Amino acid sequence: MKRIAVLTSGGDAPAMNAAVRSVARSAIFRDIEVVGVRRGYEGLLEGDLIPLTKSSVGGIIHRGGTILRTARSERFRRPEGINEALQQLKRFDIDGLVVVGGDGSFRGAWELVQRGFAVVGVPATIDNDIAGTDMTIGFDTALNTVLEAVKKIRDTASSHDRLFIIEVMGREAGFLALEVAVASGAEYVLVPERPVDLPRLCDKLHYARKRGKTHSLIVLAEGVMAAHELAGQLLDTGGYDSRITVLGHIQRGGSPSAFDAVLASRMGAAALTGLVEGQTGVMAAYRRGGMELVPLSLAWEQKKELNTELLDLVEKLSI
Ligand SMILES: Nc1ncnc2c1ncn2[C@@H]1O[C@H](COP(=O)(O)OP(=O)(O)OP(=O)(O)O)[C@@H](O)[C@H]1O
Ligand SMILES: O=P(O)(O)OC[C@H]1O[C@](O)(CO)[C@@H](O)[C@@H]1O
Ligand SMILES: [Mg+2]
Repeated sequence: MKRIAVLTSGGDAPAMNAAVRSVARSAIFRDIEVVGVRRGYEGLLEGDLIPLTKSSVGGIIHRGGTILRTARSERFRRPEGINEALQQLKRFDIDGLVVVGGDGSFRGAWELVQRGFAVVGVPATIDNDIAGTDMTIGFDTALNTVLEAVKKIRDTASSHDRLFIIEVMGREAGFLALEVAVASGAEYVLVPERPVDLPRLCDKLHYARKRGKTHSLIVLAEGVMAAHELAGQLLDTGGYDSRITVLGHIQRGGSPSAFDAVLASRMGAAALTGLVEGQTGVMAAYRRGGMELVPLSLAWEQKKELNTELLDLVEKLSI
């Protein structure tokens, strides 16, 4: 391989920059040229490519967001778009591509793989919703960001004896919600992987109040319903008045945690090694503390299971 490209796609995630740096420096270490594609598949379609050098990826490991920028590209979803992207890769003499992104980005990557182009993925999303890897880049940082917010909400909730609903991101998955519920000592967590039992939730709130609990936190994964809907249902079903906080995009920003910066550095290097050694259609995965290359297709063929032990723990520890 003489020249490879790297792009970031889908929602940005903390430590995407650390991954880009790792891919670029690992390539340069092997005397392979590297270019960065700006704005994901959209930039690829437009031929928006920039050379990456040892120094141009310097000073970025600690920065949030992605210096390459990112996008969700509608054009790339269509066969004409994918063929146009292949033409661009050819035009710029690219021999292989590293895609840093989430499950959607990997589906897109698979379209290129099926047409004979070499692609290796680096799983990066705050949702942690990719099967095959225990962790995705950005999840740990987002978890800590959310935890900081929840701790602050607890201060005001306890001062005012209030019930709070905190809506966190995660799309159709409850990983972020569940882990933050455990870490913050929240009383309740609602995740898309479990059906909502509103009467039971109201019962629990009732008995908690009877036991003298004056404030409560409900962590709500966005994939269940919107916080204002839950607030309405709690009022209608149990007469409970609540305050809501929707944390929103603050969850995606910020400097990566040490864990994420290390994970991204390892994954970027593993992806580059895989690509150089002729691997394609795989992603760098973190499994039981080690790096492995696993099929990209796991991202959409398998559903990543939520740790039910953690669900039980929230229940047990919030007595
Ligand atoms: N089935 C598909 N075929 C071709 N391209 C796809 C497909 N699914 C997604 N993509 C491309 O990947 C881009 C990113 O996908 P998506 O918006 O789902 O984000 P993601 O990579 O899953 O990241 P995150 O969920 O963390 O935001 C899409 O905008 C689209 O360009
Ligand atoms: O930034 P956008 O396009 O509104 O996307 C928000 C979505 O992206 C994520 O932040 C990452 O996938 C989800 O948790 C959230 O639902
Ligand atoms: Mg996704």
